[in-house]
Amino acid sequence: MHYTPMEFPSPFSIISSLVVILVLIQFIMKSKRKSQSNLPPGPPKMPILGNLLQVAGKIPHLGLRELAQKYGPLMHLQLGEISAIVISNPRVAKEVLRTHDLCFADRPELILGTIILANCRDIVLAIYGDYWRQMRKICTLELLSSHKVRSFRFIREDEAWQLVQSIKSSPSLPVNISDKVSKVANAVTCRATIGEKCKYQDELIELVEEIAHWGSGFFMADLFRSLKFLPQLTGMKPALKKIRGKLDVIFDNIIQEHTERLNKRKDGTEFNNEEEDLVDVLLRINDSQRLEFPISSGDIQGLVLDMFTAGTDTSSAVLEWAMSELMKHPRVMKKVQSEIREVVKGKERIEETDIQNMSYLKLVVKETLRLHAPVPLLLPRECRKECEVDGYTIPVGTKVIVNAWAIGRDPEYWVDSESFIPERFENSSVDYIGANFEYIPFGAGRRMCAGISFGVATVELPLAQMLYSFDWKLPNEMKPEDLDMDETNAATSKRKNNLYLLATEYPIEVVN
Ligand code: HEM
Repeated sequence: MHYTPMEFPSPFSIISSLVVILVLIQFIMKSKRKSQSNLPPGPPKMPILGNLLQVAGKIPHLGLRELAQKYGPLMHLQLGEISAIVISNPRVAKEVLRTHDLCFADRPELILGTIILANCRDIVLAIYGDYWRQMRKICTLELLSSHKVRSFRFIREDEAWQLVQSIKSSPSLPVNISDKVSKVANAVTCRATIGEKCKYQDELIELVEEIAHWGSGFFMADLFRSLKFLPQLTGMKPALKKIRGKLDVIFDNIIQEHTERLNKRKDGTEFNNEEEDLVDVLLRINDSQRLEFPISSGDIQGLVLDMFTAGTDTSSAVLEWAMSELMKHPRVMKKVQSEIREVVKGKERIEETDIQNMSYLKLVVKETLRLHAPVPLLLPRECRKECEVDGYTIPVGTKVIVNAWAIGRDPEYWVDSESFIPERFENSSVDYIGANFEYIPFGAGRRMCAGISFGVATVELPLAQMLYSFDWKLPNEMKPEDLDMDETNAATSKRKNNLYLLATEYPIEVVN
């Protein structure tokens, strides 16, 4: 779950807010007359609302693909006061995310960021500049480096094993896979970020869910920023302030506990570096006084929230879709299970190092990410320097939406683009690291995902362990083709209906 996914408002909320907005028609009209001369094409715009009604109530990435089929891969939309461009093919995505990456390296400011993150003092929503650069560097070198991600291996192995135990605990009953995988992703993130004895996990996850709700960027208060009274009037500001108050109390405790640990370590006690969680790392770096901008407790709060919002729903969405696709494709299920069972033969528990020998499993994950990009519209960028894209002039302040979901299914770039075929990645150099613009589930350029290794590791091991330890069937004699693949109209692209499956334990002959 990321802060700034797109979730368009319902027609009801648009109409109720319209009453307030109409009072200020003149004011808004005046504020929206900029250089619109060479903007990309787009659907006709209504006064005040622009294109809001054309996208309202639809699943955003689906609705935007439909519009793009009519208006082109670079399209202009007016969403209330927000002027936005939508990119829907790999060629234009490359122009925006590589050629002009620096022009589009900002994020649009959200009311959520100003209240919850004390003016976007995090990474995900931070404006492009020295502070973001410092925090991103800390992420790359310390928090989410391959070495650090590997050091959390024991957490993933433990949580994957607990998942198996919890599935075994209710034999013959359908297992709510959606729920199970969400718990695994939450627990892995919580333990890696705040530590082993994370007593705040449930409360924190609840608050993060509330934050994700307010972070869509498509509330009236975010769409009509010139109406300064809207955040208060719509209840957004009081709600966010309440969340902030609760977070402050939790984080005061977390930071106090971690500071005590740091002090013990400085006193020369037994503390072991490999057991450092991310808050420990941040305090240690800050303590070393090497930073241009010292990290405040508010900054730690912002970073930890980023890890939760960015790392939990995304990973669990991939797990949920991978299991769904495998249930719909018994041939692929059989092939991937055979590979895993061959590699792990004689052991009960999969170790993370085994995953390196599971090349087909990796293709399954890649294909799932192609068809079900968990953040289908990436995170919005904002133009910080006027520039030309595909012959059109994009003014400063324009919001940029990249439809990574539509790009991953573009029939001009993908053969049989809507089908689940992991083999398409066999002997192919196409990867998700931001170099192939037909495949960008983690984005690309300066603002691309900072947690790819963490995210992929959180998916691969639990998936392999579930496929190894159990054989799976759809409940109620359901046929593979009858399993629905409906999506929620929510932050991350998840299943609308929870995935329920029947598990049969796979007999493992353990070799000592
Ligand atoms: C399968 C899992 C994940 C997916 C699909 C995913 C996807 C994304 C996407 C699409 C973006 C926006 C990229 C852009 O604007 O070009 C992003 C940003 C980000 N992600 Fe992830 N993510 C995942 C897991 C994680 C995890 C586990 C973490 C950390 C623990 C993380 C941390 C971040 C951060 C910090 C950013 C903001 C980067 C910036 O603005 O500089 N992500 N992610």
